[in-house]
Amino acid sequence: MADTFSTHAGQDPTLRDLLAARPALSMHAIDGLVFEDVPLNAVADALGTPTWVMGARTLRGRYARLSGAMRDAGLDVAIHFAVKANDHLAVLKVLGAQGAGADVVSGGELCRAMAAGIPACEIVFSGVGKTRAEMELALRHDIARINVESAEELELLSAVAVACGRTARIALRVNPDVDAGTHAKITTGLAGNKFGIPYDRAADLYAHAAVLPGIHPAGLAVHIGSQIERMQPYRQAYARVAELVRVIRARDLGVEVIDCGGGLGISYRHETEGAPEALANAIRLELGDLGTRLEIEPGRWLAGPAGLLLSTVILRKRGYDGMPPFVVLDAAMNDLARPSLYDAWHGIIPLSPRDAVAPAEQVHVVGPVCESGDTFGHDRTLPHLRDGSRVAILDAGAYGMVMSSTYNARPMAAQVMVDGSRWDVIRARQKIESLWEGDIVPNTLTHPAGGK
Ligand SMILES: Cc1ncc(COP(=O)(O)O)c(C=O)c1O
Ligand SMILES: N[C@@H](CCCC[NH3+])C(=O)O
Repeated sequence: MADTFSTHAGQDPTLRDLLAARPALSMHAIDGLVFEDVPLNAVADALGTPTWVMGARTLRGRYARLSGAMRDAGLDVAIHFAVKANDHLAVLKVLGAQGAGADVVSGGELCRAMAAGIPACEIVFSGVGKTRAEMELALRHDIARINVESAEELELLSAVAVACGRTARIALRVNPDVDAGTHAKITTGLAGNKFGIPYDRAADLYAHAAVLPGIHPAGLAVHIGSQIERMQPYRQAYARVAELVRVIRARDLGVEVIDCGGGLGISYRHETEGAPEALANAIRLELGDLGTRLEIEPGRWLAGPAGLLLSTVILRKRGYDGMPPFVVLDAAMNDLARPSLYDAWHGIIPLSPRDAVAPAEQVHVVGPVCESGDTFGHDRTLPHLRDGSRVAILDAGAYGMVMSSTYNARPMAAQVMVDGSRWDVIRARQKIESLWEGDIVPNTLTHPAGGK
């Protein structure tokens, strides 16, 4: 694993390196940092910070590169965007218009995908713990498929399908026991992980599925983890799936579809971005001659580099003598949780051209939340930032806003979508009063016994 998740190892890429690797971003002498064709200071002037920004043109470009790579490899691969990475309707609309279907992991995501206009026949439902209600929802809407992750879930789904008078098209998600070489918290294909069906039991379970009422076994699915940088784990996992297809077919059972999962990594720091061409090649080599429909479910690769988080320095705080100062931002772990959850490294770039050329210094970049883990970077080498300086925290389009919370009673940040030179607010900043809108104070507390 490279150093995505380490805030300590190696030298930070320079501002110039960060910009060179991100064609959608550029630094202009007057406008400062520009995303697509929108000066980010204009967004921050209008809405304040913290504010999320998604780039529609960038999303389209990434989708086109991914689908082009599959086509160029001679593959007809359906792309189902992993909605968990970014579930905003505008993001789903942009990708849906390019032809993306959806991979969902809850009834909520299923409804979001449909609300964004993604047809049910392009939606696949994955996840280790679907409730009866979620199964019913999926069956009633006749979605493309449910990926089943255990024998227990298969029995439950059969009962629910029979009760609804429907047939569930399913794939069995196998756990191939392959190390994806990623962070322990986001690896999903190892024997000890909760995901998927143990490989050795999958063929028998497939045969069982074929005789269960209300179930049509349509194929197999595999997803070994997220932020995967090397192709070798994919090759290993796909080779195991191909072997399973042969075993199942030898039992005279049909396998119509293989869901190859997501997981392709991006470059946050020094990593080499996962190349769609290499993934296409891995799929072609291992699964290309089985005559099945092929699908992938990327999230991070499509959305990650298409988003960023704008923030302002509240103040600089001097630390102990001889230690770096703290740069306290108005964004925090409740907005972007990845650094505190996984020690993830995100590039930080000043918005102002003047700040961008200030002398470099070592700082700790932190948020105002009451946790020492509320840190965007330890010992970061950044141009000197002043009180009131604005920054963009990069590559935050996947697993960013979707993972935010209102911890410390911090309202959810505003969201904007840029598209070339135009920009629109796609979610207003949450109003403070709405933080307690759902709270119900029992009457007895409002009118204590004996009171009025
Ligand atoms: C079943 C499944 N599919 C797709 C994804 C998307 O992963 P990524 O965003 O790494 O492409 C995930 C998340 O790891 C997942 O659990
Ligand atoms: N939330 C993780 C990715 C989880 C992938 C979902 N299975 C991250 O930010 O890196």
